[in-house]
Amino acid sequence: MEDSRIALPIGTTLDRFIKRNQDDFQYATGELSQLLRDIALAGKVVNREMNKAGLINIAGAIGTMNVQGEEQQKLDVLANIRFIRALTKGGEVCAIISEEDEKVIDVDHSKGKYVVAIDPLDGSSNIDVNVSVGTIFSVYRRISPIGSPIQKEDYLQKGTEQVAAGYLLYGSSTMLVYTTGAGVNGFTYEPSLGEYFLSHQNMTIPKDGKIYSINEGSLFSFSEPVKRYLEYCREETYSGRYIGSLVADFHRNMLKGGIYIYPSTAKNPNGKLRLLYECNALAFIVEQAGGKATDGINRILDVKPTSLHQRVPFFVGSKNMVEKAKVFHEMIHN
Ligand SMILES: O=P(O)(O)OC[C@H]1O[C@](O)(COP(=O)(O)O)[C@@H](O)[C@@H]1O
Ligand SMILES: [Mg+2]
Ligand SMILES: [Mg+2]
Repeated sequence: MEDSRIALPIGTTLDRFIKRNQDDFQYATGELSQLLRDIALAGKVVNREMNKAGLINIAGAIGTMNVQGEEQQKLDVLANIRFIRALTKGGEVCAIISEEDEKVIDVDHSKGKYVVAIDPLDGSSNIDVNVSVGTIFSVYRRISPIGSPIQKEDYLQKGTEQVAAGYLLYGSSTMLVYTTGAGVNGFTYEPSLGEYFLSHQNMTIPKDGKIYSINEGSLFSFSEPVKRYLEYCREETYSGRYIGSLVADFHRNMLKGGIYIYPSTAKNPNGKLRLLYECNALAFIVEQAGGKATDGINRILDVKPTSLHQRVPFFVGSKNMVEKAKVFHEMIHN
């Protein structure tokens, strides 16, 4: 097996990288490689639509609500269509869980070996104001026999069972960052060539950081440990940085060191973020990069999902910072 940690030459495309590293996949048969290519391709299409959003009237709300009672943006719907089309036509997937669909999408008669959970467009309230948004995905192996109907055990798997996870960030550049459990690598999209190039090899998150990212608007309803931890961050004169797009906040903290928190609030007693298609993927990536992800105390990847759109409090980022936040939870009883 070729060691993916050897510095690869400038100009390594995603496709070439996937080929070179196929042996890193625990179940290396080529299908997972193809699935990653399918996602990358849909990402290019969404990126193109995103860049034109202000011009061709696809920014803005569509007038419908998704399953979570959130107003859908036109691009939420468009991105969902693009990714689902790519995944169903690609043939590697038997079921899809999407933020935008109430029920699991059972890809009829699929021989696909994988289940994908996806947030097609994350941070969609930022589209109208031209601020970075993203896509988040998790990949699991199918448990039920091929040809049989999809079972709960296929799509309600713990985060520890992910075989791949990643995100696309549509920012000042578009990037694809993913892991298959052998480190984290980031690729920057070059639109005129239509290629992703390896730009961030073997990404690691600094063990410590000086950035904390949280929407403090609901401060009064935060638990005592969270309030005390935030006081601590201010005493340490950390910088508060909050974009309101989870992917963008997460990516900045990955590169610079920091913690992102979405805790329980009065409005969202279990936090706002969704375990299956937001938290698990980022938890897998951050751990692969040397960081941590918890619900304040427990490891996110160990949470056993009980429903598709389940929410969970989320503390993710630099190892020492997430551990420090946990100390406040253990010290103080709610
Ligand atoms: O406005 P709030 O409550 O701070 O929520 C922001 C969070 O909600 C989200 O927008 C949820 O994602 P969606 O856009 O996919 O619904 C996260 O990206 C973000 O971190
Ligand atoms: Mg989201
Ligand atoms: Mg979304």
